[in-house]
Amino acid sequence: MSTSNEPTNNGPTETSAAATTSRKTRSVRPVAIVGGNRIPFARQDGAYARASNQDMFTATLDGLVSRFSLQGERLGMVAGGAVLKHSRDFNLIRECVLGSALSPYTPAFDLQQACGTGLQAISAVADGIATGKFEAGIGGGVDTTSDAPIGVSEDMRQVMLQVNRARSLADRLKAIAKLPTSLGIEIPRNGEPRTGMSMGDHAAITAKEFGIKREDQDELAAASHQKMAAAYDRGFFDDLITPFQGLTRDQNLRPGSKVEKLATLKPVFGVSLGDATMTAGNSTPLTDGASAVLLSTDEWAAEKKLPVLAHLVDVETAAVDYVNGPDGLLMAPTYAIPRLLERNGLTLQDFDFYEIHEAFASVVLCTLAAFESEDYCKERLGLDKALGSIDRSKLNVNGSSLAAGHPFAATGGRIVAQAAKQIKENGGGRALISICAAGGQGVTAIIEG
Ligand SMILES: CC(=O)CC(=O)SCCNC(=O)CCNC(=O)[C@H](O)C(C)(C)COP(=O)(O)OP(=O)(O)OC[C@H]1O[C@@H](n2cnc3c(N)ncnc32)[C@H](O)[C@@H]1OP(=O)(O)O
Repeated sequence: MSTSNEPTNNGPTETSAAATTSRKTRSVRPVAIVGGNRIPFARQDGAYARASNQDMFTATLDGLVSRFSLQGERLGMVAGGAVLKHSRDFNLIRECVLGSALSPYTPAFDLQQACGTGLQAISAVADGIATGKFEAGIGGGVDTTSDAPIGVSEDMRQVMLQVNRARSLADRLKAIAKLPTSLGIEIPRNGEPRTGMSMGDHAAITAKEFGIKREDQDELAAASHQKMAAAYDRGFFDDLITPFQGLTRDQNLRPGSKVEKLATLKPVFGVSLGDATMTAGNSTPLTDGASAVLLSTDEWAAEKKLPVLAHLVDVETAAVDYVNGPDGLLMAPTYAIPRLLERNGLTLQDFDFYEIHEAFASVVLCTLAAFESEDYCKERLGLDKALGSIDRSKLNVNGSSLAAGHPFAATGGRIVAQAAKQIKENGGGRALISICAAGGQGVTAIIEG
């Protein structure tokens, strides 16, 4: 199908100020957040038990395309990724673009940074826009824990490769004879490759270090469900979500979530440490879902008569030494945020909204405790005093991952879209985004309207 946006050949068709400006004089341009889209998130083996990453991200892209009338549009870039990906998915995001209503001339690439994937992908697209490489693009992510890739033991894999490469029947039979008796099935584990420990067990150690109480975690979890349910009820998600496979709301959401019920759940992480506090209720569930955010220059949005919810101001990624050093696996955002604040001449208190990814309730509380701790800020972060406390009424105001669920790579897009919409609804303001990730990394950002 040919559309007016489609180039007549493979050459460039975009015209912009940047195209006529030399690389030397090109300056950084503001990056507008036009809007976001996601499918409702589903619990593992729930509504999307039979959906693939490709199904979910393609549907998410198409939701964005139809919301902003981008049918046949050639965008500068689509970036995204999945934490759990089949080898057959190859360049998953490009395949999704090809399956979507966007122009097939839209380039795309995959990246992987655990739970930081979505925000890092948005940052990559924003960099391209800011530096004048292109005018508009999409960043996001997708994950399915239901359709997880399954491997086989290394012995089995080697023999299967030999069988596949055999040039004659005799060679093939020789290779088949070496097949191990057991398949040696390897199912992806929710664990850190270097320590063998689950992320929950890592988080439990940090929670103990900071003395985070069970009651506070349960309170944060209940509030997340209640705030998100209220946001759904007042229509906040109407232009952020496209229904998919019969689901119109997040399957994990429990509008009536109560602290009293959460208090009855038994601990599942950090049990060997004693006084364990982390349960299924104050930890994110295994989840399936996808999200995407449309970014552009202000001029591109204006030309297409599209809204601008907010602007992506800056992104900072940090890593910590959780293997041999003193740091908690999920505490890298505490290192990234002071750098982000300093670069932008801001203090921790200069924000109207704080979006701290609720991987576990304890991670949010540890992050806030670290900011309030003079020792932590001086000794770990090299600051001269504590960053201080925040106004908790500005934290995760429309609910976060404990309520929505956490399809790893899709969380960044959900948070950016939610924060941008909050700013728009507020008539302006500034939000700080913090996403912890496996591998001891963290991706943080400032958005402003
Ligand atoms: C990945 C990165 O890079 C960085 C990060 O984000 S790290 C975070 C990644 N996330 C994780 O590691 C968490 C992964 N989660 C899990 O492994 C599992 O969901 C889990 C071990 C936490 C729980 O698994 P589970 O036991 O199967 O949970 P589930 O059966 O749903 O719940 C257990 C009970 O709690 C109850 N429950 C759960 N949430 C509740 C709530 N909000 N209110 C009331 N009850 C609740 C359930 O109803 C269930 O009760 P019953 O046993 O009576 O049915």
